[in-house]
Amino acid sequence: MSNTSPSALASEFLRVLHRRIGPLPGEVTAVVAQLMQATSQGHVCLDLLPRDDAVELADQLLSSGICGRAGAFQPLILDLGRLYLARYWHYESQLAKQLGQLAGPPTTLDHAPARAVLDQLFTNNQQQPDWQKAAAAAALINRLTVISGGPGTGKTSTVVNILGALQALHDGQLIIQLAAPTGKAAARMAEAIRARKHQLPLPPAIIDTLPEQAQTIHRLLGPRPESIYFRHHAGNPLPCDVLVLDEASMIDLALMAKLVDALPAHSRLILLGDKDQLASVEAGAVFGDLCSLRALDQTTCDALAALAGVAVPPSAREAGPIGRSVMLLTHSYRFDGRSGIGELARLANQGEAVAAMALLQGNQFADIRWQEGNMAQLANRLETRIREGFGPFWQAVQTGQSAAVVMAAFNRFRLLAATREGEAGMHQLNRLSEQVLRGNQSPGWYHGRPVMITSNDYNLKLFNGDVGIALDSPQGLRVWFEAEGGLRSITPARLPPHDTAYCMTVHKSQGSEFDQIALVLPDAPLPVLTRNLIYTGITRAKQFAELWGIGASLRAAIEHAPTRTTGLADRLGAG
Ligand SMILES: Nc1ncnc2c1ncn2[C@@H]1O[C@H](COP(=O)(O)OP(=O)(O)OP(=O)(O)O)[C@@H](O)[C@H]1O
Repeated sequence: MSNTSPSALASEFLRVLHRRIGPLPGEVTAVVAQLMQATSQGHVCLDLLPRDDAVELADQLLSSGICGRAGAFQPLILDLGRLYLARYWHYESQLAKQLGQLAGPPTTLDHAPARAVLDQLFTNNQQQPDWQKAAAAAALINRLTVISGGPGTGKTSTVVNILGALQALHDGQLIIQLAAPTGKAAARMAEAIRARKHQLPLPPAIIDTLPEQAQTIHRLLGPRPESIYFRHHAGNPLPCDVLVLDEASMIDLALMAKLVDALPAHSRLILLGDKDQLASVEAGAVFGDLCSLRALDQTTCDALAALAGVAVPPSAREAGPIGRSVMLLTHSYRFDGRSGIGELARLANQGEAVAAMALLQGNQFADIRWQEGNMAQLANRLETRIREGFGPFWQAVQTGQSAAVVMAAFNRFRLLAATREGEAGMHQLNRLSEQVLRGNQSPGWYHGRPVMITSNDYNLKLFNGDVGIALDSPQGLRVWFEAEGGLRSITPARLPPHDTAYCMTVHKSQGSEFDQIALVLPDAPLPVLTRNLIYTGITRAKQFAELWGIGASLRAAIEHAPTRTTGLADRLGAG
């Protein structure tokens, strides 16, 4: 979202319209301001249907000279009872059309070898039904596959098997591209695939064709300087037979539309993500919208049974082409029944605020902890926790360990905040961490300073969300970043915009995991405190998750589950 406030954007937009066509009726001006406000909060459009004055308002909009029906060349579009900025209407309708085509008729598949390779790859799943194998079968049958699952449900393992199966069935000839919204998420996916592919029971010649690199979506599409357009689009499609997108819940409408537009007509698309995580920062909720359509019909269940030998039940509701492409993985291999993190995440996700609170206060799990109090009450304890949590990292920094050792130590613990500003915000917690670790030494650059990049720099190949650590060297301070297959360093002066990174917002933590996290909640129940934020924060921890704050804030957050207004599910459901 832009840094300009929604009201400033709305006034600017209205001023331009006013200059173009003269004064607008008061109702139209008011609804445009509401639309601007809504899009700044991540909604794609404004739903007019529930309003009492929906019919009159639609008439006023359509006769105002600034709003047209679907496809009109106007700044605003009224379609399916929703009001859109033309740009978003265009992205949404184009994406719906192209996803509809992707989800169209199944591919031609030679069943016997497909069955054989699936049996070879999925041998040891104890879960019944084996949704991983069913998801893989769906990915062999369809060109669009959407796989959603929480942490440790086997999304990555399943996709490696899928890629192995596809290459085995195509003699290793497929061009596979791997991408993710952030550099960190791309690096994690590539690392997981590198680690797993050699364990596949497939001939080495096939395994060798599985990719070892993943890139950010921006880099895949080929950014053009000073332009919102990319090098790859429908007129210049990506060289790609299979595209796998990880952390797909973070991808906003505009970027997803551009990405799908750049796919060649024959290509497969596999989206991986966790539908319960926070939606994208920019407008849209594409992954969530797709998952909301999930429904398997009898024909699909029969096809999955025939191909994978997996008996999955048909859904009670009617299944459309998209719904048949959505597979949910529900069993976490990381967080089993004995895991407090898994249980807390489940309760938060289901909106069970009271039970989640009781679980945290009950101390029955060693991997979750609740630190109750307002910021003033928590200050001393938080300082102790910071000293302890970053202890191994700071020790590694001060004893002059290598960048790799320091980086690994840093990834063991992270503070998470709901907001950037405020007493429990990211900046304040970073200041506190620096004070705890360094005393009153002057701020700025220093040996051991961790930073997170906040905007993409294509020349330096540094991307929004990349984390680096400054370390002294004979040439002065260098900031070390993880890079494909190793580490690289850059002088601080060359870095694109960045923040100190002892603490990051939950939004920015998506796509990353840490051994331990401490999520600090603000005292006031702000609108950004939502169920998805709590769930996303908790599930960044692999071993230990700790929540700090007042009970009322946590309960309010778990009960607050706002949805985004978009027309995508309706368009796709109707298709
Ligand atoms: N069917 C299975 N049987 C046993 N272990 C499994 C199975 N599937 C996955 N695992 C194990 O569970 C762990 C998590 O799997 P994986 O990394 O594929 O999950 P994920 O959903 O991609 O997780 P995340 O994205 O949160 O890292 C791995 O150690 C993996 O080996």
